[in-house]
Amino acid sequence: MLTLETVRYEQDEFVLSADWHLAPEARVAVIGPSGAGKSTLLSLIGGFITSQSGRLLWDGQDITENAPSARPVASLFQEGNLFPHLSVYENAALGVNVSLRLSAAEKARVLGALDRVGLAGFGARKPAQLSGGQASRAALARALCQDKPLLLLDEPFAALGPALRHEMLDLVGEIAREHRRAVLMVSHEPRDAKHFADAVIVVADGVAQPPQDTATLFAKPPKALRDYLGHH
Ligand SMILES: Nc1ncnc2c1ncn2[C@@H]1O[C@H](COP(=O)(O)OP(=O)(O)OP(=O)(O)O)[C@@H](O)[C@H]1O
Repeated sequence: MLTLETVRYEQDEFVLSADWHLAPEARVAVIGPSGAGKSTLLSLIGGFITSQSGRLLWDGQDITENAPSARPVASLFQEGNLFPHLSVYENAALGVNVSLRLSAAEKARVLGALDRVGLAGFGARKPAQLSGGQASRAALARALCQDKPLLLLDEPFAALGPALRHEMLDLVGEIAREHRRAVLMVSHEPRDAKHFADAVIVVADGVAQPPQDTATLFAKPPKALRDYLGHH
């Protein structure tokens, strides 16, 4: 379980604070106005930036100073970050071992992940030979190969149309359930948040609020959320 304990991050005028924990295996959407700090929150958890004060804990263990690779976290960004010169198989295999020297069991894990995301038989292709949806699936396969209990998604499917995006969110949800992983997903689409998440973190006015039950929150939105929804 992830805990953010009186975390406060500042850069120039920008402030973001957070003080809450995620339930195990939670599926949480992160929503809020542009520039409010949604990506910053994920970067803090992923270890790409460090807060000035507070602590991050995983199952009670302090991970505040851990490098990204030493955190229980796999990240998936909008661009998917596929390497164009590597095959789909190699891109996914990077999630297991960046040296790409894999044991037989690890190779089987990569093929299993490609199969699970619907890319069996696509391993030899280069990213340029994939559709947008297939590229998203390849990036998801890599995140799956990382075998970490918390998956951070920063609008990974924003470039896809609504139908494909829903399909990918459903796939992420199914995979998260099968592998008992928690998911934290930044979304600009309140509909996606409702579709996907059992809890929502509203980021606004310098605060990442504690996760709140999705249905309850949308039934009676607080002001920060009403303001945000007013623009959608
Ligand atoms: N690399 C950076 N260097 C300096 N400031 C940054 C950088 N990235 C973001 N910021 C600033 O940090 C603040 C939070 O940005 P962040 O990207 O976390 O917001 P966001 O809620 O994810 O926004 P959006 O919905 O537009 O993606 C903003 O004021 C932004 O201008």
